[in-house]
Amino acid sequence: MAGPSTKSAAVQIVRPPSGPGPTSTTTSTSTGKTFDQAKAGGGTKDATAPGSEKKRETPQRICRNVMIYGFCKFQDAGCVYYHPPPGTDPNSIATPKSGSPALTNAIPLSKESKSSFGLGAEHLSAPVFVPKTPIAESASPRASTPAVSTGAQTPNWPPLNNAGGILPRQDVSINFDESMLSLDPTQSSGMDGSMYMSGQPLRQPLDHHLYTSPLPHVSNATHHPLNSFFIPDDLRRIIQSRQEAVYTGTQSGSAAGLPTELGVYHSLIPIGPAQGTTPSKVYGHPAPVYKAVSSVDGNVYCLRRIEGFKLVNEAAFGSIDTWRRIKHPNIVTLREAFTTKAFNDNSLILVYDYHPLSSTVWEEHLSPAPDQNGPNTLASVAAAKRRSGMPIPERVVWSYITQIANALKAIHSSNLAARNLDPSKVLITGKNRIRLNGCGVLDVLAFDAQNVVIHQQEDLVSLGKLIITLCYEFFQPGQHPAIPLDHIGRHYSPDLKQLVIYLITQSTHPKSVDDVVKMMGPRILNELDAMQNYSDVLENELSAEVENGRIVRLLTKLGFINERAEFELDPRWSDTGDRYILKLFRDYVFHSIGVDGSPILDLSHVLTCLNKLDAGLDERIMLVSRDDQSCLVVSYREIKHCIEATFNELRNSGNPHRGHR
Ligand SMILES: Nc1ncnc2c1ncn2[C@@H]1O[C@H](COP(=O)(O)OP(=O)(O)OP(=O)(O)O)[C@@H](O)[C@H]1O
Repeated sequence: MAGPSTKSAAVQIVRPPSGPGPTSTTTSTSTGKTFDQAKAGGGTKDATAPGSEKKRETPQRICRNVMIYGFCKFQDAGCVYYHPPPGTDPNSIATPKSGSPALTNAIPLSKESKSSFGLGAEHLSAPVFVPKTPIAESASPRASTPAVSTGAQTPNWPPLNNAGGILPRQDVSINFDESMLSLDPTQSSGMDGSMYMSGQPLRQPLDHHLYTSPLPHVSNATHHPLNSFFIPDDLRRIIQSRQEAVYTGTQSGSAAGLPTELGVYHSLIPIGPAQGTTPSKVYGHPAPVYKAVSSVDGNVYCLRRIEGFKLVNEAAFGSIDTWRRIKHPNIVTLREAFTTKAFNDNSLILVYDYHPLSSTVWEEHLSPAPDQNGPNTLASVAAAKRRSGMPIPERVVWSYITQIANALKAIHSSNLAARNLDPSKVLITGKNRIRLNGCGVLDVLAFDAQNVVIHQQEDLVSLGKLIITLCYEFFQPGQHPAIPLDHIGRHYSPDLKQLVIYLITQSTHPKSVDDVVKMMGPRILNELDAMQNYSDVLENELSAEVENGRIVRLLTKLGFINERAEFELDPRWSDTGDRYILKLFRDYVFHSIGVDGSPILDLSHVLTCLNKLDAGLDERIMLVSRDDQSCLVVSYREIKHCIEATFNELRNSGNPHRGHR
């Protein structure tokens, strides 16, 4: 319910002795008693702890105090002094320096203070301190950049090689990491592994959400480009350009001359070079390719149209079901096939998965010249490569062979044959990542269910010819293989030559793809290595991004709460109670300013704070009101609790029966 009291957060707020500004609250979670109420805007008379008002007025020369780590920090006429809290032997405590870890871990909380997340109400009578000093001294998030930042004062953090490990919880001592408050680009911003380190042993049970990958080891966004926080440029560019390519052109419907709708597909756009009515080298019919959007699932598919095909035997579609069931990483998946007259002729349509910005082995390695009319794909780059006269490296050839053999194994095992193993029907969908394309077309076009075994043998011969084509670019269909084999023997390994000879030579015994796999031997392991390495790289990138969703959820909740104009008829709802803490926290994270008054736009600071908040660390931070009149020392755990409680309040508004989560 809306109300002015900070009912849940265990905070120590030291209020100014008099005058306007936010009033202060000290709430003990152990007792649940509220001595004072935090109210933003000032001017509201607050109920204070009995007797505390009088005591607070005593040290007139010192304005305010902030109690952290069990130290009182005094400022008088611009000088800052430290002294231990009452009852502590001053000699037993070394004078802490700004930013020193000794300060951080110097004095564990007493039992009493631990139970209440900090200091008790009796500390309200402590002298008052004005946090006018720079951040490193005052630890104020809204103070200016620390004036002192020397190597000697840099905390001696544990080695970074442990970064990304488990976040130790810090519930034994107050662990206020001053370096985290530093907004000076020259200082550590805590984006290194230090934010996870407290020199304490690991605790059980483990919190799985704390197993985040190492945060970017950058100190400040002004020194490092923002994109260094995110996935590498190359990878991002590839993914983004693919995503863009998927729907490019489909917004304006089908291209001119193409049907508006074709069954459940619409927005047909031709892909690949303009083909006109030129028959396909492989199919003997014109076989243009379109991308189209399915109105069933909204996805984009690749439609291959075989022009001028009239189905005479329905059994020709028999193998389509088997092809549809084959889901293989090296085969372009066939979704469905049908005939249509929508193009004003008899056409056969086969629907495949669409792989944006893909190319073919022909375009990549064998195309004689760049296709000026084609779209801006890998083909133009490929043609340039080819013109440079570079032979295809052997490892690439083996990679292709391995993947094709893998695809053939799956196809032959399903009692099918590829039948179109041609460089133009081997799709390159990524770096050295290939997929057999156009599968099933010839099963319908040249229906011949009786001779699958023969077609499988032909597949192996086609593979041999494909390898020759890749290794010897002047190979012509029908040419005697002696010269190409000689070329391969001179430029590639004997293993490769042996394999080609096996594939293209006629044999009395039927050949099998299993024999091909055996002949490849350890080369397959190279491919396995490459795939796993790549998978590691991607997984690494994914692990760095995986927590983004948590941060967005957190920001969304804060957005729902911060600056809400009114809730349950209370126009000051978002400025009072727990919401006031969240408001100050928002200021702490986003609205810090530098010495010159310019806004500090330190992404590492924001990410650090939000990650700590999400993890609910016991680490404490000091929140300062906008008029610098009051301070709250509050832990991330308490702030997190405030967010959850307040968000639940919003969710359950007007629905008393709705359960809290
Ligand atoms: N499933 C698919 N996803 C994305 N692009 C594809 C897909 N299938 C084919 N393409 C693209 O369509 C273009 C044309 O492919 P196609 O198989 O027709 O090659 P082609 O060289 O024109 O062969 P053909 O001589 O048989 O017509 C190629 O650039 C290819 O990258």
